[in-house]
Amino acid sequence: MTTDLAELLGTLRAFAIPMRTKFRGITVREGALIHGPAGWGEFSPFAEYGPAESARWLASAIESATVPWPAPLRDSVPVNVTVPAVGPDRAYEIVAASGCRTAKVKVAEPGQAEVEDVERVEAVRDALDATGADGRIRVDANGAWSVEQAARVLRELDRYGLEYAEQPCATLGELASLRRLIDIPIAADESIRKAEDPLRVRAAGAADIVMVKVQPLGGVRAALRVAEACGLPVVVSSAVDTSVGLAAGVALAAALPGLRHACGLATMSLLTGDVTAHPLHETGGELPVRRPAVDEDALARFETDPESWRRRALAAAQYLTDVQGTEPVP
Ligand SMILES: O=C(O)CCC(=O)c1ccccc1C(=O)O
Ligand SMILES: [Mg+2]
Repeated sequence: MTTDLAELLGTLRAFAIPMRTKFRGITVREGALIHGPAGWGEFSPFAEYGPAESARWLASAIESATVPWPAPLRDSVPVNVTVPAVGPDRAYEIVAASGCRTAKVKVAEPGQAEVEDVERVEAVRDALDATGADGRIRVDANGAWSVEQAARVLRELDRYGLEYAEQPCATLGELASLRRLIDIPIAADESIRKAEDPLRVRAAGAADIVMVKVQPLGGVRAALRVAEACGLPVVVSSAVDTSVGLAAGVALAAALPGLRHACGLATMSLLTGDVTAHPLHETGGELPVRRPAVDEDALARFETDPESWRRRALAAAQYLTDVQGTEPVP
């Protein structure tokens, strides 16, 4: 690596962008941006992630800032609209306002009743059907269900037609048991955070599809290698990034030889703003393959003190040599 870490961290800018709806327990999305010869990179590990886990997120930001991404094979990528754990009226509005023909619906939210999931999914099906019969619904339980509960609730939700269920249960063993019980395809998300995880998922017979996220896997190239090695269809999704991080997800989706499913990259609409002047917003169910630069005026609305993020990045950097497939930083 030719750009040194101190130099990169000298460019670090921090942001805090309020979310439109609480998502994954978060109401403000915080993170940092670094700039290098190849452009901007996003480093936004969630608050509870320690240095070891954050190292892959940092590797991803460093890759974005220092090396060009692989050549794109397409100029746009299909995306799903993301429906947080909101009430049915709001869920209908979110889907109706989007141009997406695939909706990803959050279910099994802590503190909510099963009937709320059923009503939300029903409203999403109504919203999709209002504009055509080709709408697809995927649900994401973030590992919250037991095998029995997952089998029961998913059979009920499948009345509205499910494309797949994302991380219905927490462990590989549970996913594999559930997969033998139901016909609905299963996607692994939280089960995939390290390069070797997809191979474990496959070996355990735990999923039909794998979710691939650029920052948790350590960059576009690392995620591409994971997708290739795994041999299962992949869905590229975001970690609710700014357009800087989303662009890396788009670059991955654009470089994949086969892209059978809509990506979970239409998350700009979950945030109240962005750090670029031309955010990667979905239109007509697609995102363009492009890379917006940080805009000083846009960033100014959300900028926060970078010191704590610089410290987090430095602590994460200590673990970089352990990250598989990542160059040690000199
Ligand atoms: O896939 C999408 O549509 C949006 C991304 C998303 O849901 C997500 C974003 C950040 C953290 C976790 C998740 C998740 O899939 O559970
Ligand atoms: Mg998920």
